Amino acid sequence: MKVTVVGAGAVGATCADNIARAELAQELVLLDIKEGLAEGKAQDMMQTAALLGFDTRIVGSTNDYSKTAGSDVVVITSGLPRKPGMTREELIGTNAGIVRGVAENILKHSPNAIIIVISNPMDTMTYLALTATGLPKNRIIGMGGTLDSARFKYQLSQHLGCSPADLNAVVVGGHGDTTMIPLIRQATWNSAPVTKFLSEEQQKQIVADTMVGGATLTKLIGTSAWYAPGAAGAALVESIVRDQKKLFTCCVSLNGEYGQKDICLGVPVIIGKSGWEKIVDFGLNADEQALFNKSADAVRSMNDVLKTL
Ligand SMILES: NC(=O)c1ccc[n+]([C@@H]2O[C@H](COP(=O)([O-])OP(=O)(O)OC[C@H]3O[C@@H](n4cnc5c(N)ncnc54)[C@H](O)[C@@H]3O)[C@@H](O)[C@H]2O)c1
Ligand SMILES: O=C(O)C[C@H](O)C(=O)O
Repeated sequence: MKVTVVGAGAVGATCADNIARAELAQELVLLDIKEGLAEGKAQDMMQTAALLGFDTRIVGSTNDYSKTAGSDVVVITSGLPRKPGMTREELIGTNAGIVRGVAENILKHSPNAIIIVISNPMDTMTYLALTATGLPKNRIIGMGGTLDSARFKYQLSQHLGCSPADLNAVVVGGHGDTTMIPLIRQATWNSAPVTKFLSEEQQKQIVADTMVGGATLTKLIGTSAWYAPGAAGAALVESIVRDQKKLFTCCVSLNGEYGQKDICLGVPVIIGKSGWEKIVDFGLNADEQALFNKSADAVRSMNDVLKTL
């Protein structure tokens, strides 16, 4: 397997590190536009191979897409991160141009690749990658809900005093401070509904803290997060290259599913060797569906901004 990660910044390098350590690829290409950055980080990571004992060969490239040729999976992390006080949506002006150019270059050199989009605003960047490449919809996957669901489990685990690994909990909808929908009614601790163990007030707090999870970290760190985002990107790569058929919330093109079409939005999907293989219907109730529709309206208005750029 050959995997490329575009963007050797905080998220891209962390994602690549996770991919290498888990030996998800024989060859891993790290590409960045900044002279020397990807080569340097690739060498640094390769020098951990003797210590950690992995076999993945990591190659760095300053914007030379010929090195990425024939990739099976490409992860796009290139673009500006937000600063404290900003929304992800404010990044659209710069990041749309970056993601469009990267997607076109990837298509030229790896026409059969499955593309995972991480750059923000992720739902709109995923829609852009889909429309700019014209690739089959199952090969374009936006990573946001996978991370948001991990953060939801973290928040739940703090209140329940339990292991996040014992929780099943998903966040659907957009990857925005106000557009994501943590489905607390459907979350379970092993098979018991978490709502049995939490007061109404705790439930509201968990949902609110999950929704601003990225903003909270951005305020603390001064730029946005990378450990969990990088690990979430690598988890999707693993499910593809090992054909694990794991269920993750990902941003995918909807054609009537969850009551929406002509939009990419976060829903539970099976991830395997063909990309996202199936959308799973979690049966939203009327309140959850209303939130999902509101989220779709907000993402659609960001997608409309693309036409003005
Ligand atoms: N979807 C998510 O869940 C999620 C999570 C975390 C971060 N993000 C987003 O991921 C992006 C990257 O975040 P980061 O913290 O790694 O930022 P960063 O600044 O550390 O890294 C971004 C890298 O992209 C590179 N780059 C810029 N233009 C490029 C181009 N045309 N081609 C190749 N490389 C290019 C830069 O040189 C830089 O090294 C941001 O947009 C951020 O908002 C999304
Ligand atoms: O918060 C951000 O801007 C980065 C990312 O989308 C995240 O959720 O960590």
